[in-house]
Amino acid sequence: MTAPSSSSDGTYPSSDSDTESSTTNYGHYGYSGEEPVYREGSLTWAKSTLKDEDIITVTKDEGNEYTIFSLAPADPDGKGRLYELRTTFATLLPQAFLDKHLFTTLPQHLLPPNTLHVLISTLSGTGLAPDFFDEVLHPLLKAVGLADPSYVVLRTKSTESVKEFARSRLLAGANAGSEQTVLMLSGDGGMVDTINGLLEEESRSSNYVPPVLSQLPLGTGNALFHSLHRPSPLPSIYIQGLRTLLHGTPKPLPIFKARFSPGARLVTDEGQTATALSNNTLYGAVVASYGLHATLVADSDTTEYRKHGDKRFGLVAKDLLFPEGGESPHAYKADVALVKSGKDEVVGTQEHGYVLASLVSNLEKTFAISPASRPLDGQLRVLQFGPLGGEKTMDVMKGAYADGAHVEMDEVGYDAVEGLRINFLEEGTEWKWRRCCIDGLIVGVEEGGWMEVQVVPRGAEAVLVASDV
Ligand SMILES: Nc1ncnc2c1ncn2[C@@H]1O[C@H](COP(=O)(O)OP(=O)(O)OP(=O)(O)O)[C@@H](O)[C@H]1O
Repeated sequence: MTAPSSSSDGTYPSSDSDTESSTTNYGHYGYSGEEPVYREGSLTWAKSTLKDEDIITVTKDEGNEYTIFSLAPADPDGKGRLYELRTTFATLLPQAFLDKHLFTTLPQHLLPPNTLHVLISTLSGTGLAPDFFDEVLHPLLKAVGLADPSYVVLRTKSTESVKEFARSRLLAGANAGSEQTVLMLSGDGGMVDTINGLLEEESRSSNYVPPVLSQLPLGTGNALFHSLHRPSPLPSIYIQGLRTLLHGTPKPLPIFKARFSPGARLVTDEGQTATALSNNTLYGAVVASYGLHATLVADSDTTEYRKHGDKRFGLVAKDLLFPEGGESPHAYKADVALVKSGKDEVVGTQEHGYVLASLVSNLEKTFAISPASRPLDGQLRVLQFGPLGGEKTMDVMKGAYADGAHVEMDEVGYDAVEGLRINFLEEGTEWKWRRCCIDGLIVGVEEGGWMEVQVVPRGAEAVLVASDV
């Protein structure tokens, strides 16, 4: 009998490629007596081991040959390669291993009559999405029966690409009652652009069928993905995303509506471009914020800072919390009200450090800003605190990194709400201290302007999201 096959000495060969990813083919196992053993979550044969946590799936071809698709174990230092597809061939595998990993059938939303799109956000995160498609997703789709003609690939060319796709092709299909699924190789930005493209014209027909989005987390923060998969026992977000793609179930994605005063503008292009918002409205699925968080996201969204991945937030935070000359961080001036049981509950100060309404638990994998939030619970929660000074603000942030311990701190307000209203009191024509963040998008508000956030009622969601819960 033959078992899995790998390189001749049975160990993982190292690649001499200097790119961050590559595909490694392990060839064939050819010797008898090499039957693999599956014990305590590891498949072991000869000198090689494959851990459950590194396996995407196992396919079986017509000749009864198995192919194990895995990613190379995550680099513990977080340096070097982030992913590397490995294929291992076998003719005999332990039943317990097959019970756990054998691919049987595609979920309904990846089968006809669904129209299938693959959206590659070329500049998301540190720019890995195109390579991830070529080296990991493309071969995997083929192996599970989705050959090239089964789907249409869209590669973004500008900041407008995702929105244009959503407001034209995707919306037309949804309004015509077509079932559509989009594999999103993007971060939160791709998701929020899709939602806004679908909703901005408010032209949903009575036949509207919400498209299904299945996210492969290739952005910087990937807040939505981490929150949907919290807690995930898998070390690799790529394995997690691929398994959800193959086995997940579509569920309505809760969203909020943020309305702004008429002078508000979407600020893009490192602050160089200001565009009016359609109906003065943006939709989001993650956060609406004002204060430190919004300023941090805005100031770190430059080509230069993006090279640092999620470290970019920390780099800018230092400058904002400990300004040159030893000054205190900015105190953001606004009237803030939380909407509870239909009534406004005014926050008793007009100076703020941080005001953030969230539909999700995590803004990054380990940054649990709203620890009470559960995947897809649809509950908006507001976290807010005053201008605490650099050191104290750092303590609060550290609490968020310590599983959300910050919500127990006396200085921090944390409430389940129906909505949030902010009337900006900052003076001056520049909107530097009147910027808001909606899922990573930045909105500058005019002097005397306002923002109002409320949850979109259940049943009116724009999209479904593939989920493993
Ligand atoms: N080819 C392109 N040219 C210009 N802008 C692009 C291009 N492709 C993508 N973008 C923009 O880059 C941004 C990437 O957003 P995305 O959310 O996918 O990644 P991210 O911001 O790194 O991650 P996250 O939002 O999870 O922190 C989006 O605003 C998108 O419109």
